[in-house]
Amino acid sequence: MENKNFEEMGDSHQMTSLETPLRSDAFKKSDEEKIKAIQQHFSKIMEELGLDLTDDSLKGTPYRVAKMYVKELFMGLNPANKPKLSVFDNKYDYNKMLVESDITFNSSCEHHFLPIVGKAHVGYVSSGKVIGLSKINRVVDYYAKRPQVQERMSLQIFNELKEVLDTDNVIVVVEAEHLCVSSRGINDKTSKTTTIEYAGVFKDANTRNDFFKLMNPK
Ligand SMILES: Nc1nc2c(ncn2[C@@H]2O[C@H](COP(=O)(O)OP(=O)(O)OP(=O)(O)O)[C@@H](O)[C@H]2O)c(=O)[nH]1
Ligand SMILES: [Zn+2]
Repeated sequence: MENKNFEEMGDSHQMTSLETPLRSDAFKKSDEEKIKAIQQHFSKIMEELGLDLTDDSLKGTPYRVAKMYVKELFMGLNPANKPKLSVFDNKYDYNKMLVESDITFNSSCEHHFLPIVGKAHVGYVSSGKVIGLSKINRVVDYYAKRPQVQERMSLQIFNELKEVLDTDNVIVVVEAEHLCVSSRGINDKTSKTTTIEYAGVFKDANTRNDFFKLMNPK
């Protein structure tokens, strides 16, 4: 993928701390070439672990893992997979808050390559544009499908929505369980991680509280 396309798709190629660190040759190989190479590397990992790759059940695993990485878990690394985000004019002049809550996502921790599972909650107040609801979920899914840290994922979603909606009036809350915390290491099954970013009208504490009530109406 050339830088031009990368830029057009809104995920600027300039290296800032907000971007997923990518090599400059990240898109030189096709998906199929990547799957083939990862398959070979993963076979080696399995062999080093002492596994017998002639076993019926294991022999397809290197290919399965490689395909899963490229086409599923890490598909959001490739800007070609960025969802088309339809926005419309706010003809009906709905000028209060819209809240899309409990957006489930599956991501992967970039430190351990273990799952991060959680929910994102998004609110915005239109400055003239509205977005198709499912596109909010698709933005979350796209940025989740990368090796991630939760802070960066939250900010990437926030920035994308601000840009596409052409407004500062956006708030993003992400709540997640990190399997690297719950299923290994410290093995804490109950802690969760919450991140929040907001701008525009959500700088006002009352507006934020309205969002929290709508996000969690119990
Ligand atoms: N800030 C942040 N940290 C994360 C996230 N996901 C995982 N981590 C942490 O990244 C850290 C990596 O620490 P290291 O000491 O290098 O790794 P480790 O030896 O496996 O650490 P333990 O998990 O404590 O066993 C751990 O504390 C993880 O909990 C995330 O989304 N955000
Ligand atoms: Zn981790």
